[in-house]
Amino acid sequence: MNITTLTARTDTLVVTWTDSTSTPFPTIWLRDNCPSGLHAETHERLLDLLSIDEAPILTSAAIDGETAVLIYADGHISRMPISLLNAHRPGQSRFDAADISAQHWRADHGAANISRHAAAFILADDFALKNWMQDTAKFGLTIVDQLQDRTNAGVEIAERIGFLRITNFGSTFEVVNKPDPNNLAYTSVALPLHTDLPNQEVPPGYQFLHCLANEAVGGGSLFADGFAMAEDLRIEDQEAFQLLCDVAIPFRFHDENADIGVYRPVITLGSKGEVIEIRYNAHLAGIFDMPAEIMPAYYRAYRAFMAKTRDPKYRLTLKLKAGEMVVFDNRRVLHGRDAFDPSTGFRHLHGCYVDRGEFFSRLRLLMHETDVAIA
Ligand SMILES: C[N+](C)(C)CCCC[C@H](N)C(=O)O
Ligand SMILES: O=C(O)CCC(=O)C(=O)O
Repeated sequence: MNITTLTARTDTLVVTWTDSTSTPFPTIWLRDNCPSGLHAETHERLLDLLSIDEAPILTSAAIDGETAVLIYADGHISRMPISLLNAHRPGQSRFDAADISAQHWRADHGAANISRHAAAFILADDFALKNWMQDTAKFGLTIVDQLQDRTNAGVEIAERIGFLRITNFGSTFEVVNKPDPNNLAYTSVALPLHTDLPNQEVPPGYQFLHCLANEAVGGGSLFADGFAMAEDLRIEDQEAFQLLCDVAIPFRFHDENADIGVYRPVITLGSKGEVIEIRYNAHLAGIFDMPAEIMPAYYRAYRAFMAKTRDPKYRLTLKLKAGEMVVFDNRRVLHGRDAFDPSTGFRHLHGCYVDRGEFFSRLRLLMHETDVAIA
């Protein structure tokens, strides 16, 4: 959008746009973001904010082509691109190409409707990669299929996105029934719906579980959208929802090599009050130690969330086949599996994680790339 007039007030520039709306820009912000304060190559800010006045005095403002020329009482002259002013109007949330809002789902979505993407296309083509990543960001759960029958085939897909997240379980891990397990995942018992590693300061973002074999009786997978469960709880039981947001509980994992724990709430909200993270793992929740006065109410709230994880209304079930990989936002979608009988056949999943930051960085770059390609 273009500018019709600029009005210089002492400590504010008022911009009137061609749609006749107007936006005030405080002069401290204009000076803080003056392009002359940035390093030419890295675009990092070199300006020392404390070196300027807290309310720089603007003496004149004029439009020169695509820039606003601003002159200050201390002699500074700024050339502010109009596009910069337009893109960063105060009070208006920043346009983010990769800001995909979560589309919540429940059992009625149907496991057959989980979006599927073929591995070969994701590997070969950036458009296919972008489409798959957009679906994964929106639903928090997709399936990549037709993977090659190689242990690393799933990891290669994850690496199309970015760096793997290394944890105490390694950069990749084998979900198989093993002797001396340090984790229930490495047994054949049922795993009720959970998120992985809530005991980490930042739990891993996207999880990739590539199925190499699933021959045993049992071993079906379950998934539920934690955001949908939390949003329903917010409506049905506001007090429980609030306690799950407010009270940090202990999560801890320890074995011979690690002892990793944090206090965090089950539900974390974003700056607009929306649910942005679920931490829920009944096996890793530590010993609750909130004050006794709130403990009964907290247990009631925790059990209300737990009951949702058991409610078929939220659950999608499927049995992974060799060559399929589930990809899900581990900070949103809970996953679990049915028990299996290892004497009836081999079951092997190969897994890894990629954090949300890496994921959205890649998605933004892909969106710029394809914007340019279309234009
Ligand atoms: C998938 N992998 C086996 C690596 C980790 C499994 C983590 C699940 C476990 N209950 C926890 O949160 O520690
Ligand atoms: O075995 C599975 O299907 C899932 C394993 C799991 O839940 C985990 O590794 O956290």
